[in-house]
Amino acid sequence: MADSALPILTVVAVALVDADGRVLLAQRPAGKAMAGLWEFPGGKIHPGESPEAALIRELKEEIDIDVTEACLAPFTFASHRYESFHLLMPLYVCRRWKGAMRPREGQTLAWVRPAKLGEYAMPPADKPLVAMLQDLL
Ligand SMILES: Nc1nc2c([nH]c(=O)n2[C@@H]2O[C@H](COP(=O)(O)OP(=O)(O)OP(=O)(O)O)[C@@H](O)[C@H]2O)c(=O)[nH]1
Ligand SMILES: [Mg+2]
Repeated sequence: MADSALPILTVVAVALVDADGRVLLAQRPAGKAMAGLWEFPGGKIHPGESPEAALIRELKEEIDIDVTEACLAPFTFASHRYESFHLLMPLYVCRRWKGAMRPREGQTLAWVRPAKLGEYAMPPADKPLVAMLQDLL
């Protein structure tokens, strides 16, 4: 079967970077696909939503922070074939947000130095993103 037979799933994600240059990773909770793996916060775009609006909504839903579109800098993207879909995942970088961050979906959060990102098990789609972030930061 040709790769093109797979549906494309667009997921928006963000590397939140704190004042010390550390990156936020969230560990997917038990019960979700790829539970236990560390990922960038984000999620699927709903019909009619812009990528930025989807990310702003997901950040509120998942970690209770408020982000504005102006603070979302497009950085790179992942394109990865999973078994049942092809993931297309724009990755933004964001250094400014408002509100007290807290996990709202049972995730564990970790602030990770770029050099240590490799120590966290991440979905296969994320591997190239880590190298690019390490170059940036
Ligand atoms: N958020 C996020 N999703 C990722 C990353 N890498 C990666 O392969 N994915 C995949 O993207 C897909 C959708 O992400 P998601 O589960 O966060 O979607 P969501 O927040 O809308 O969750 P929901 O479906 O439970 O409502 C999953 O199959 C997930 O494994 C990543 O770094 N961050
Ligand atoms: Mg999500």
